[in-house]
Amino acid sequence: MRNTWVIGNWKMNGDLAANAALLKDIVAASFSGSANLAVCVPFPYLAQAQQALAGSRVLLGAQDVSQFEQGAYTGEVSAKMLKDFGVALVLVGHSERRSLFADIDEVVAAKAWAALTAGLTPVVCVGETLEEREAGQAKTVVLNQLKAVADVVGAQGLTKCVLAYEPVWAIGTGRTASPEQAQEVHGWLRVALADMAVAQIGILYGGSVKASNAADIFNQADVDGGLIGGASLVASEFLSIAAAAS
Ligand SMILES: O=C[C@H](O)COP(=O)(O)O
Repeated sequence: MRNTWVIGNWKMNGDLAANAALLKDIVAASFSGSANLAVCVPFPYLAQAQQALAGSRVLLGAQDVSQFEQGAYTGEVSAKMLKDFGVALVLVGHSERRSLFADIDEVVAAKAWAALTAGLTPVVCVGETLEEREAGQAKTVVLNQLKAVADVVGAQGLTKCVLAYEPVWAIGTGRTASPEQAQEVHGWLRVALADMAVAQIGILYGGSVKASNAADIFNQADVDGGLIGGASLVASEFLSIAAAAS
């Protein structure tokens, strides 16, 4: 039986007051569904979120991690530092990191390795651009992105990861992959994982998931929940999506 997850990715949004209200509402709901919940907050708010989530079942996540352990890497945040703030999981290879900050496959793999080494769960994000999809390359792209991480962390490492499929063309655009499109890609990923004898890891879908479309997407055989951007900034939306995954 695979775990299901609903992970909020706040991206570069929020401030102390807004975060306090959002976290309070999420915790106060005492979510009782079966899905595992987490929120990935900006680095400066890790301490705030750690405190607000203490004693709740909502896990704390970060949105990125350095590939390096420590040293002269100005601006970087190590996996060990994240551990110090009670972080349980961290996104690696989000498409915005890949496209805007040059996180190439090798860097994503190194970040996944750094996270695993520190005892964090990497949420490894993969996904194709619209151009790649229209060129019939979606399968090759996502499988290559997965392979780049597998080559570094191995099957053993992958069993400790969560995977997230996020078609770049569906992120923040309001344009969601159809449940069938999501399932098709999740199916490719599931087969590739099975070929590596990695059976039980969750594969989440991300890209314009809302309370109104979550159930249809999560009902697909190989979709194990979602990585939620915009809708995770509204407690009621986030909680409804969590309920749809449970
Ligand atoms: O990490 C989340 C994804 O980028 C999806 O974002 P979105 O739900 O705002 O489209």
